[in-house]
Amino acid sequence: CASYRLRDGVHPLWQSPITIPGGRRQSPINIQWKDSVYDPHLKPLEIRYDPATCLHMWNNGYSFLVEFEDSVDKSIITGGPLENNYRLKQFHFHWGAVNEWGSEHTVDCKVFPAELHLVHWNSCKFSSFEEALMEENGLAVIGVFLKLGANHSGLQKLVDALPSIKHKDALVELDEFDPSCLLPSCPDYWTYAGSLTTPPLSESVTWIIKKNAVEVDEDQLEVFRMLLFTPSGEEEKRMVDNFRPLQPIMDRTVRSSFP
Ligand SMILES: NS(=O)(=O)c1ccco1
Ligand SMILES: [Zn+2]
Repeated sequence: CASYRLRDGVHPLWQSPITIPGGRRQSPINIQWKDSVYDPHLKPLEIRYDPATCLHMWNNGYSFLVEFEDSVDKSIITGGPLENNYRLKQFHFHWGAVNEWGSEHTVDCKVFPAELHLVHWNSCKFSSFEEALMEENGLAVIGVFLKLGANHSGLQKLVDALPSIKHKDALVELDEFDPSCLLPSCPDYWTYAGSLTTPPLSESVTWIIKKNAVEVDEDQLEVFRMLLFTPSGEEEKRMVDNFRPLQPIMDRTVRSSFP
């Protein structure tokens, strides 16, 4: 892919190494479609979200997160490449300063303007997200590419609330929100063993990347770009380009749920 990937440098945003020394399953990666292997044993992914588990949305200084009540198995995913139920903890996005880049994963080196991550933890084996994130197969993250097109009516409800969380640590209550509205209708996905793309970069994630993108319009992305990395009272830094550079695939295989 384009040489925008920093190798073992220091990431501009975190001043920390962007690859974990000795890390052999880091994310994000470029998905080379022709190198992915169709696995007929992969089951359909089952997604059952309860809109009433939605709590609030907040600016954590790197993205904006919508968090869910995760004390019981009310909003879960199962099936697909997963052995157990995984409980929804939060979803967030990564995006660029302009529409030409912004996603974390790429497909045949194609970059999308933004990427949605729905973060789940293995509630059969662990008792909390914090515990699961340190364990192999502790987490499952669904990645959905966003592309420019029609206004996304489901996303608009979140976009309308973004101005109220412009600064780092700002929070706004949300009433019901069903994240299923952010998913493409096509069930096809790729899956591979990877990591968190922000610190602690734990190698505990089963990634499930949807093949089809969902459409959002330019105005909606412009509102994402109005957010700030910085807390109120500090010099304003626009929240843009909050994506990690591509990481080496090493000896991993990406499987597809479709032939
Ligand atoms: N970007 S991501 O989904 O890998 C993530 C979730 C928590 C930390 O990093
Ligand atoms: Zn993410």
